[in-house]
Amino acid sequence: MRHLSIVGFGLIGGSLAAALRARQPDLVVTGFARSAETRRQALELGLADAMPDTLAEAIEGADIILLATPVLSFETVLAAIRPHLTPSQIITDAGSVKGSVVDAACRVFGELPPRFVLGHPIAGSENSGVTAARADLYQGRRVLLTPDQHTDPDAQASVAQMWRDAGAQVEWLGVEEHDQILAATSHLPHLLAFSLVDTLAHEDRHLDIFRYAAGGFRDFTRIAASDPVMWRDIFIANRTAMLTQIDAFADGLAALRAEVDRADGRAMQTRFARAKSARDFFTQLQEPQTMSKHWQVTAGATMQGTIRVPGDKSMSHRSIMLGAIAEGTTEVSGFLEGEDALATLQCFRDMGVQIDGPVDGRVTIHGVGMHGLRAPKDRLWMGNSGTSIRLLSGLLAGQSFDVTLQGDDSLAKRPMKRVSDPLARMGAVIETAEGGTPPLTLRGGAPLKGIHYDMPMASAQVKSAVLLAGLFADGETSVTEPAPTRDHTENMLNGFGYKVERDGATARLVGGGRLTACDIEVPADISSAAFFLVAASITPGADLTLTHVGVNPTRTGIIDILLLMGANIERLNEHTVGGEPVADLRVRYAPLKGIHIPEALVPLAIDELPVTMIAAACAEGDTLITGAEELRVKESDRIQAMVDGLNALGVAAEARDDGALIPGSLDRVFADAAIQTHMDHRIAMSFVIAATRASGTVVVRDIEHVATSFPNFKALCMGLGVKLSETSH
Ligand SMILES: O=C(O)C1=C[C@@H](OP(=O)(O)O)[C@@H](O)[C@H](O)C1
Ligand SMILES: C=C(OP(=O)(O)O)C(=O)O
Repeated sequence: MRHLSIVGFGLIGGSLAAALRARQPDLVVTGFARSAETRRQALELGLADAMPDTLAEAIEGADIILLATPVLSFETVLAAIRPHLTPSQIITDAGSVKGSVVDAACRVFGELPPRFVLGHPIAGSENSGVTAARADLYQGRRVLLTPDQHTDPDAQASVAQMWRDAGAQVEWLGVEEHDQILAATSHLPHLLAFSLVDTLAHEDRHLDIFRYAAGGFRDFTRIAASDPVMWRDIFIANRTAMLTQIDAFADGLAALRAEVDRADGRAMQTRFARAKSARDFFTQLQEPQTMSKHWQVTAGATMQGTIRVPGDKSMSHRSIMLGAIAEGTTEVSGFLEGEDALATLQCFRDMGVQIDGPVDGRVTIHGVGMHGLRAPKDRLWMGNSGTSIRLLSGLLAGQSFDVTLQGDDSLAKRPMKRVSDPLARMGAVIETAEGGTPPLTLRGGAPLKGIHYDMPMASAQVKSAVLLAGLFADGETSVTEPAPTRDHTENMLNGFGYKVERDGATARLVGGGRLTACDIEVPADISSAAFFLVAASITPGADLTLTHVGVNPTRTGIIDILLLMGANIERLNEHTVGGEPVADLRVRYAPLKGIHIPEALVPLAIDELPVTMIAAACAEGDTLITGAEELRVKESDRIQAMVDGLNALGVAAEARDDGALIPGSLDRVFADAAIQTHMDHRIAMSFVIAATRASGTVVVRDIEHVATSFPNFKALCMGLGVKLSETSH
């Protein structure tokens, strides 16, 4: 694009001009504004080259024309520019409602012109007018395009490129879907803010009310300072969807009013806890992935003291899944409040299960029984979590309803045929994306039959998916694993009174039984503890105790590997909690030596191998990892990601198809570098630990995924003397 014309030069149009001109100084921008003052300001601020008096002149010669006036004026604007348009010109808009724009265009042109690409930047602000324009308004924000099947693909591509050049992330949506979603997420909140402020402004004591109004009021009503004309137009243009949302809100408010009236604290707390956890969970979806955070970690750490890492991720997922289909109320403590486990929790809420919490790791699940799940209203969101999508594909394969399981960009690359193949053999109807990746759509009502499955890879997720489907299948389902993998599904099913038998490498159950609610205490996650087992082992002077760690023998590969390397780890206070062994682990610095990691330990330490590679780089001699090809299909290709990161830190590590060769040195000082983490929490945390042995500062990029499994990793690191700070560059 060489020439952009902006009709309506306010915050939205002005910010686009500012962003594009910063990147492309020779871009010609012309504009139109009704007020002479705005025309003058746009020129003075250097946002436009010309602000002619007529629309015809303002659009002349433009490649793209952006309509950025209030939505109800579009029809008048389109009618005015129509006689002057040339066939190659592209029109787009920035309206918050799309259906009404289609209608306006049809009235003016008889149809939606193929070169009219409907768009909506989700980047407003309560500030308005050209003087509020900012070159970074669209940085990392979403722009939604809502073309139809007749929209010209070239025109779409040009508009998408324009927004990307302004720093935005472009996504596509249907017109109706857009209007319904925006009614709920943007239009209703604005309406409520206007209404609340207006109501309070009429109260007798409104001066006092506003004088003493504190943070909550200010946060809630910030958007009531938005442009009244623009919002008047939006509420009218999106009237139908708005009314649906207002009614739904009014019902919720009436229910809450009744709870206040009855002083029903329990009901309110349940409602608020549900709202809080939904907000915590969904906030991470709101920020496009371009809003990355990075950590700068400077060498040195003490690694002394006593800490407890958060609850076990594998058990947290399973506690929700089994609690939901059990009869009765399951109380969970020690639940991991990380994004992955919260994704599982939200899925079951979406399927109608009442779940209270989590509050300080306590969750109460009101089980609905084997056949009580309800069809979710939308796709289920799995976030970054392979465990959620694979286990749920098994659990949901035998339901009566259709359901689609979808996750983030990292999950979208992970192989799902490993579960869809055996489930299809059981009779499930499952569609995957091309290449056997998510989203997965499960068709309801398919009768399942038990099978015997010889697993081709050592995967607890595949084993669990087949066993969970087996609960709903006719007859016996059995799975034989090529090597032992974590057995929490089997243990927990037994805890819920559902018999799973173990016979060597084979686990079996018979479908059609029932689960009875029970209490579950989730121990601390050994996979999270692993970062500190390694950190203390490579930090001279370290003496660290990790309390209440789950030491189920199918998970303790990391302890065995580190002991073989010469680590000083003691198990203290060993006991059993709810059928799972736990212990305190005391770890002190010890000079490590390189080893060939026994392949039998690989599946028992699969998530801990990335940080093991950091230990290896600090050990005397070479460490060889083989038989670990599964690492290539985790949240990232963990073999490549670790080898690349180690190379950047100055370690001549080599990737192998099924592992890596890592040269070690007891005096290792890592070089300063910036590390790519590929949206993978374990890669990120491994390199934070490595950075404590760097010569200066290591930048660990895109750190936010740490929250999937270890939300307080940063706080615990800082408590152990790790020097880190956040940066967005
Ligand atoms: O069942 C589970 O809870 C898990 C199994 C493992 O995956 P695979 O089954 O793919 O090895 C592991 O990597 C994952 O973090 C959790
Ligand atoms: C592989 C992992 O998790 P998931 O498969 O659940 O995404 C992990 O936590 O390291």
